[in-house]
Amino acid sequence: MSDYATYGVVDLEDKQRLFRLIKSLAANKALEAAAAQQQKPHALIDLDENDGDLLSDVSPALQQLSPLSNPKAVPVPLPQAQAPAAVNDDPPKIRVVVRKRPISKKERERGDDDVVDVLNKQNTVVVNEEKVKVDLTKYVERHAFKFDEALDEGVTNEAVYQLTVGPLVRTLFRNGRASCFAYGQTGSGKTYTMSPLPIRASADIFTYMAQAAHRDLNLVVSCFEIYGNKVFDLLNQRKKLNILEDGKRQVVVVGLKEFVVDDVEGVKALIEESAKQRSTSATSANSDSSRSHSIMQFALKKPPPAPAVPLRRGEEAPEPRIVGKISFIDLAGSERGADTYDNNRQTRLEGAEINKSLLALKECIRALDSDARHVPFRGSKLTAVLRDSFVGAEARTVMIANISPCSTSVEHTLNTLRYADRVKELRKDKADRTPGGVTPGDDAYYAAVARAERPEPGPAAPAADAGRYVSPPKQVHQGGIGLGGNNANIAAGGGGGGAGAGGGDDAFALAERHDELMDSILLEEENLVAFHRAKLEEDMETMRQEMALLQEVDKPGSEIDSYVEQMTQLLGIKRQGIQDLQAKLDTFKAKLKEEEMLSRTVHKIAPGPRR
Ligand SMILES: Nc1ncnc2c1ncn2[C@@H]1O[C@H](COP(=O)(O)OP(=O)(O)OP(=O)(O)O)[C@@H](O)[C@H]1O
Repeated sequence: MSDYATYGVVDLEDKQRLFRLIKSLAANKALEAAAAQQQKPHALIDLDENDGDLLSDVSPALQQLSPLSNPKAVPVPLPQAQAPAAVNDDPPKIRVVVRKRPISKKERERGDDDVVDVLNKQNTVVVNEEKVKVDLTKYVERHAFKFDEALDEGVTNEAVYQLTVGPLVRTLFRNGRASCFAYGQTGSGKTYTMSPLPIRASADIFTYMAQAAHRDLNLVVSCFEIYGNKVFDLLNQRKKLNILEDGKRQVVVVGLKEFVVDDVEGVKALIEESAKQRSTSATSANSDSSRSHSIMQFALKKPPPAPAVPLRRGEEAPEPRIVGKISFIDLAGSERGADTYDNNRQTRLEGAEINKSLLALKECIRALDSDARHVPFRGSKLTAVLRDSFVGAEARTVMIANISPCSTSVEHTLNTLRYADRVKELRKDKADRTPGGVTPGDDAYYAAVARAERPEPGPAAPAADAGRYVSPPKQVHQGGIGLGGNNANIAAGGGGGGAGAGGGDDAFALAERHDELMDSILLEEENLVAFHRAKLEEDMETMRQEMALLQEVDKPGSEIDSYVEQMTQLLGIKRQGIQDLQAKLDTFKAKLKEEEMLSRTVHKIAPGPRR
């Protein structure tokens, strides 16, 4: 007896998509045979009662496509965007959303395949990684990841807003702090996703601000970029800015230009200006936007009440109070963090900084998620400037992981999904994942996490995957992919193999040393420049004293002994200054040299960057 379940597929892309899903779930020859029919204009897939288990595996995937009574008549639509989420009064602390971009015509023409399936209803992303066995037969390894939302290429920017930032806007009016990050490799759609969000959010913000309770608030907009470990104002001709901690241990970006904006058009104009500043730069060295993090901030500020009595001279007017704040962060291309062994030193340093900031960001979000008392925001400049977004009961974070559908990007896509997965994994099984028996939130915990994330020295791994987090080998043909399962089981990956060919403890130690050096160089670079600046100010003071001395010595009856003595002192100060600066410069140069040598040595044998 046959009890048929029939699905109609007319559009070729839909059909290929369906077959890939079915193929990836099938343990049954009949379905494999049906899949082979995909050359036909439409396909009927017959499932009978003997396919009981299979059907239960396949049906969630099939539910993505509407069953048709007459399959030949109507094309089956692609899965649509989910309905916008209702405004949630208390959005979750962390929300991790994945968005797949469409494959472009150009990518199709060059033979690239779409290897990513989004199962909207299960909020699951399935990456079909093509692999080749030792005997050269091809097979597909599948990786499934479940997130708070998985958005396919059909999802609009408006739907993305409703599922991410939209629910956070209301919280800004009750002292909320929010941040929304776009993470992903270059070209995965971060800017496409991120740039409409502030505009759309501002429309909602202005609607709230029109209400009587909020009429006294101002929307204040600023925008800056973190490039390497320097901060530049994107709304003030890319002026370099300094970061300082004020008396209340608040991190402030000194001199950042802020604009009070009255309407959405004003916000749009500032976004356009910042995008222009980001793409045109003073030096060609920093023209690549994918190597920098751009941060747009909205602060809702309440002006202070008018003083009852006029301010006295020298008395400072009270500052406006920040009621709510949201940051939109378009992160540097995640693959740039892997540039730590590039030929060019500048690229290596920038890569190290990007890697460091993305790691620190992940740790901060995890700390926020686990209500840790200690948030390691000092781990990088990026997290330092976003400190006030991470701290406090009202802090909310949305991470949008952008992925490309292309087969040629599969490794980066998997890295992005693993990163996003780890951002939120503590929520699933805090107890199980606590490394080394220490409690989330203390320093030992973070040290343990950092160690746990580092691949252990181990047997040689294939060169291409050396040190990367690769999925553990798994059964791919039997029993489906366990869509409801824990991502960690499927894809989070354990230590991916440690040092590659010729690796082992030595290679691992070298890579550790290289990491340390990179950290120290990034820090020392800032110290060196600050020291130089301070010395220059000292020199100018010495010069002023010298000039005064010269004027004095030219006067009739001046005492030459006093001139000689003071001049000797001044020369001593100058000499000491030069020696100190030279010593710092030599130490720094030695580190650069050591790093240069290490990067060449480690290049082939050591693990890649930590993720
Ligand atoms: N969801 C989408 N729908 C349609 N086109 C998209 C989508 N996402 C991205 N694109 C297109 O893909 C291309 C790359 O996107 P985008 O520039 O946003 O990537 P990116 O991750 O910001 O890259 P980079 O880090 O280099 O700045 C652009 O042409 C963009 O228009």
